[in-house]
Amino acid sequence: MKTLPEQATGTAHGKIILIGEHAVVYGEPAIAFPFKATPVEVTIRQIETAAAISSSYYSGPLKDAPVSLTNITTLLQTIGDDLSQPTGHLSITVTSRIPAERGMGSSAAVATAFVRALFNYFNVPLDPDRLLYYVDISEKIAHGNPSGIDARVTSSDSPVFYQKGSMFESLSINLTGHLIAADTGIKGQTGQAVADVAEEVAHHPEQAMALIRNMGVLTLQAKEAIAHNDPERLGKLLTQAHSSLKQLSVSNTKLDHLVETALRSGALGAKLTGGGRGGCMIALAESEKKAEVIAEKLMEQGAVNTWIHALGEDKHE
Ligand SMILES: C[C@@](O)(CCO)CC(=O)[O-]
Repeated sequence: MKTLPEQATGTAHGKIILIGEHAVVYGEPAIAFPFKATPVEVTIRQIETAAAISSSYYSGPLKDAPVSLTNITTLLQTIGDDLSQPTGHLSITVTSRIPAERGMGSSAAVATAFVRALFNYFNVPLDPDRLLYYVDISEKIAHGNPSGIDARVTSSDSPVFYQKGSMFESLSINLTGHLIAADTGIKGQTGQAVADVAEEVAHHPEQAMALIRNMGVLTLQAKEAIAHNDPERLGKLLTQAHSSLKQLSVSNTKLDHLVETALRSGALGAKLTGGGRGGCMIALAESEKKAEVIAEKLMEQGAVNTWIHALGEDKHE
């Protein structure tokens, strides 16, 4: 019998969808990149008492954990069964800098770090497909009908061009310009927003699918703009994507206000990012200095937090 280590950890990070959210659920491409400014770490240890979890949501015995942690309890059970390992006396500690329910991939990142930690703990090799298989189980519980993009990006070191079920390409984003991400402070409702888009598609298939296909075209054009280092063009495409997302009903007043604020403050483009209905928006600025000015305006106009990210740092390693 293998002796188990005292403790083991797993890590992951947040993600930002540059363009293509929601449309990606319908098979259109999307571009997203790992957001390393928001890391997450999960530590597993053996304890005497029954399995327990410590996280910003809830700390206590796992059996009393709230519904929002069902993805983690299900994963623990499933992986324990699959690996024929006992999980009844494990303590799980989640430390995350990703704001929860803000469209930054918190649920996928926690699941990724958790699966990695468990496999490390049981000293079983974990290949990327197996990791994605487990994170997908978790994401189905958290969001209902995930495209898989969050799972892919929160476990990837490179930006990705992603198309559900068919392709995944590591991208180099070597673009002049800085991206500002701003948190509305309102919990996003990814699961609900995805379900509402499905309703739109069911009731108004022509209009909804036209918007979705158009977002796919915008994503392909964005990929070209990135390849040609054309931030002005990329900015315009981002703003157009926001308009489509708004027509699909996944924006809200605060997101629209912050998008308008960014554009009025000189951003090259702006849009919501992730599931919408709250959560975060992004804006593209031509320089770091400009990004700082825009970030300040966004804070003045109600954002609760901002991050600035140099797009030239997103290389495919
Ligand atoms: C809204 C969505 O496109 C992105 C959520 O981060 C849902 C998904 O792709 O699973």
